[in-house]
Amino acid sequence: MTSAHPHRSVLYVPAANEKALAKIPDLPADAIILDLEDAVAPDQKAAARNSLVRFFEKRPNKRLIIRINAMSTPWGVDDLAAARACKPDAILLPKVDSPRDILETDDALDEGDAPKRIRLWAMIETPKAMMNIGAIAGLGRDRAARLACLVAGTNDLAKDTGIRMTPDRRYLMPALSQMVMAARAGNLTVLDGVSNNFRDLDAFAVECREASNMGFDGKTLIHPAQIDPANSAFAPSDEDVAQAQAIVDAFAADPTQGVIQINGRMIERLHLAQAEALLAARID
Ligand SMILES: CC(C)(COP(=O)(O)OP(=O)(O)OC[C@H]1O[C@@H](n2cnc3c(N)ncnc32)[C@H](O)[C@@H]1OP(=O)(O)O)[C@@H](O)C(=O)NCCC(=O)NCCSC(=O)C[C@H](O)C(=O)O
Ligand SMILES: [Mg+2]
Repeated sequence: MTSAHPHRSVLYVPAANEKALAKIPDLPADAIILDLEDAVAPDQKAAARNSLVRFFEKRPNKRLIIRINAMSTPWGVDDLAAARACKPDAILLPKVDSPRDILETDDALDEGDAPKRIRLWAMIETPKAMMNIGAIAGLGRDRAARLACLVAGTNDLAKDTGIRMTPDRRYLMPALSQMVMAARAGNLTVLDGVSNNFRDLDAFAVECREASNMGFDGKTLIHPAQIDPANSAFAPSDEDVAQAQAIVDAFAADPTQGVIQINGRMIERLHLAQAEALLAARID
């Protein structure tokens, strides 16, 4: 993981839903995405934007991300202006096709007085984004750019490609793995897409563990009931922690070694670095 903050559970909350907005301060999600895009009907866009601005006037102590509508839509420009004024932790851009989409928004933010601390997150959910994924993620290596996170948009990706969303997600896997690879190359956080079937929490827990095994930092969520299973699945298990501690202890006992064995397994110093990172990222 590249960010200092955990991103195990990142919940979408429709900005038009006042009742859902009111729940945010009490939700144990690592971050919240306030959505102006797909969760808001076209004739509700302006009202949702206004309610978002009111929400930020009494900002809760949470990591908050605003998903705006694409700049090519009738709402994009007004959304970006409102989001900039709200000063969220990040602005999430939907339907990103290429690095240009991100750089243009970065420039537009710079035109105002928005400090660089407002980061940009990018939805990866179009076939063009998949073709340009290396170049998009490469922006994460540019310290002057704001890009911090890639977010899988599996519903749009399925819609635009014809990939069938089966319960085991087997046909989506190649695209999801590409996102993880690109994010790591670009030093970015990367989040798995949502599970639409929010009532089946057993299936959800399996999907979270799979995403964790694939290398994702966390999962985007649509319902509060998904928060606890995601927090558990993306936290290291007791066994992971014990193994990591054993590696750290073994090298501490003999710091001159380059390679050792623990219980019949070869352990190199690269595993020490991995173990130290795991222990440092633990949330008690
Ligand atoms: C899916 C939902 C419409 C279901 O809502 P509802 O029918 O109200 O469910 P419940 O009765 O079980 O809700 C129980 C209470 O919890 C509150 N609630 C529900 N969802 C949220 C939420 N996301 N945040 C906060 N609070 C929430 C309800 O208000 C109930 O409260 P109460 O009545 O007081 O008990 C709904 O869950 C929902 O709208 N979810 C978010 C949908 C969304 O944001 N979609 C857009 C993002 S997904 C996407 O676009 C991904 C990507 O772009 C892609 O392409 O894949
Ligand atoms: Mg989408």
